[in-house]
Amino acid sequence: MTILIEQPEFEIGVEERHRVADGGFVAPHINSFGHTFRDYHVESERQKGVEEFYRTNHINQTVDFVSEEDERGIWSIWECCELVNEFVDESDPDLDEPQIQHLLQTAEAIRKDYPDEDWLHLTALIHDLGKVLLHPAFGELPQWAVVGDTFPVGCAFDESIVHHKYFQENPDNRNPAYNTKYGIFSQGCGLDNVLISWGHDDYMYLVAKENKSTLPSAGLFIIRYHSFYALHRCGAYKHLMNEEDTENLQWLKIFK
Ligand SMILES: O[C@H]1[C@H](O)[C@@H](O)[C@H](O)[C@@H](O)[C@H]1O
Ligand SMILES: [Fe+2]
Ligand SMILES: [Fe+2]
Repeated sequence: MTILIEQPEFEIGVEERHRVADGGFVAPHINSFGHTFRDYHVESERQKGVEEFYRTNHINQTVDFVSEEDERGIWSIWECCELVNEFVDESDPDLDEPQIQHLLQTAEAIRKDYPDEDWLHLTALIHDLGKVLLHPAFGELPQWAVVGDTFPVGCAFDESIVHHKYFQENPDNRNPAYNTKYGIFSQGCGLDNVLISWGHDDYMYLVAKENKSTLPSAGLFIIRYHSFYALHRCGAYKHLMNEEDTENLQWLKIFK
């Protein structure tokens, strides 16, 4: 979810104008670089970096890599907000600002739209905190292993995934056990049983789960799959979902 603060120079509709006057946030139609959101093909210096990001991301996210263990420590939520603030997300074509603004704005925007769903406000605040993996205190993982859109590994890479062509160099793409529609999974097996490319989503989900978070299943689902655009934006991989996934997907669509 990408939400920026009020930007008066943008043209806004009546409803949005009302919300701004009300002291709320408004989501502009163009990003900080003057382009429409999530446009991965516009020519710009920023795009070159984003494309290079996805080249390394798509080559290195393999079943072996995703199955590696990680280490843990104890940090407060706010300390983590401050840690992620040090980084610029190389995969994001829309934002080149530190993360803390993004977290607070996302939480505030969703609070305005869903004032009674307090779990959703918290979910929004922490949804990207897994980006702490970029920090030396959390292993200093490279950007390709932390950010960017996520996708299943262990079955065919769907064409709707951004910069899909770079999967040609991913060794799993040539592995007959991994390159079919179902690969190592089965019809309706549930996303919980699907290996997803490693990154900030799955990490933050694991931290919440292992610490016995009381967030509802939909909150955990949002954290875990918010970067899975092929699913929630393009409808790919639905054949792997079970009933609970279908219910939770409705909340994820609201969030995005
Ligand atoms: O570039 C962005 C960024 O890394 C976000 O945090 C992630 O959730 C999005 O899926 C991705 O497109
Ligand atoms: Fe985000
Ligand atoms: Fe994210």
